[in-house]
Amino acid sequence: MQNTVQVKPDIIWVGGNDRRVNRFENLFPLTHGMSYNAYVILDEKTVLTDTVDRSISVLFMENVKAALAGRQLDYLVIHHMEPDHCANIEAIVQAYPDIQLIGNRNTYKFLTQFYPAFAFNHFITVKEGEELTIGKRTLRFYMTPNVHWPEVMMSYEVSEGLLFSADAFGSFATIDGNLFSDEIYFPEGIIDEARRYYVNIVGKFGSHVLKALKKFSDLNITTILPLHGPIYRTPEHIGQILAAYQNWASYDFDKKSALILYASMYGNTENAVDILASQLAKKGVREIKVYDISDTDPSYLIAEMWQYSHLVFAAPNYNGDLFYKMDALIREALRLNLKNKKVSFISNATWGGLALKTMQGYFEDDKRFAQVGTPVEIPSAVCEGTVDALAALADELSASLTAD
Ligand SMILES: Cc1cc2nc3c(=O)[nH]c(=O)nc-3n(C[C@H](O)[C@H](O)[C@H](O)COP(=O)(O)O)c2cc1C
Repeated sequence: MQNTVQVKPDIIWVGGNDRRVNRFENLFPLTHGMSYNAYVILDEKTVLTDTVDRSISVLFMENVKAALAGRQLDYLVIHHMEPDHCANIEAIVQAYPDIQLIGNRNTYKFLTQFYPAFAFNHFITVKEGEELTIGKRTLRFYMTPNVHWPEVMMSYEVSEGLLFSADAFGSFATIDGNLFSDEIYFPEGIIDEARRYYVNIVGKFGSHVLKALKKFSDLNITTILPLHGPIYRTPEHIGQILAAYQNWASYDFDKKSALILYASMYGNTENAVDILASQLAKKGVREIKVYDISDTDPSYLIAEMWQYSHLVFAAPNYNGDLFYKMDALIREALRLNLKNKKVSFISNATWGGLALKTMQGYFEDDKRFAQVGTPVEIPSAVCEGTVDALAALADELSASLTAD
């Protein structure tokens, strides 16, 4: 049975939720499912903006039909060709054969690559700034490549200032009845999942996000309609989510404190980081966070890294080199373009190896990172000398936290 939500008198949410999916992109754990948003606009012409993931195809087709209430569908605007949004394009074209598809050159290329057997006869290619008038409403198209795929574009509805923002401003988690950010606890209720979504999926492309934000700075945006998560329609929440994006895309921190990320097989490295955390707390450092990286999915850890000004990496030697989960975590964070951080290191060696050198190697000769303090090397277990070395590191960290 259909389940639609009125966004405006003439705009209807035709999306849905998947609570059975455990991981988004088969990669990122979902603790509260995922929503897929799509919208029908009823004007002199009718428009569908994007489709949804195949997991909710049946509901989606019912929703579109219900929203149209017997009318035909004139246009499908394809903002993003990722399968979680384009999986039902064929079904839509089959159900509404006179429909015209709207996208850019890359949209068309990807469309024919994903669906090689299907003939898309009515495809309109649009460019930056072109408009489509559908009655009293007009959609203006903005090309926003690499936010986060090359074909991504957004539509700005001119008369009321509605931004159909593709994956930008999206979030993990389902829509539980409340479709609008002002109907949930915002930002507390969603911001952590919005950040984890941004950092892991869009985070690499900060410069492209900043370009898109610059384009929108002159627009009067009254509503943001993303492809996942809540719709933003109050000036306060729009301001907050735009500011959050500006911050995340600029690789700025919002917590001036230490995030301590450790790996430990037998508890000795863990013992050292707990001592360091206590020493830092004694020196007045607040909001310190310590994570066992073997126990927490990297998507959460990398989203945390985005937030903190100072990162401490602590890991043992393992078969002559860095404990591989730490190695993988650092590499993935750097691939996502993590930068502008102060970094410190702790390693653990029983007979020796490259763990410390490898960790440091990822950050040295890179102006986007600065090392704080002398690295601490634990000789298997924490000894008096280690406690002193940790105290010296705590001194340098707290000095750096107060100085910068
Ligand atoms: C499979 C395995 C490989 C290890 N390889 C090294 C190594 O290459 N060099 C070294 O100094 N210690 C090595 N160790 C010993 C660890 O350094 C030591 O067990 C660990 O660092 C103690 O810290 P933890 O209690 O935090 O795990 C290895 C330990 C294991 C279990």
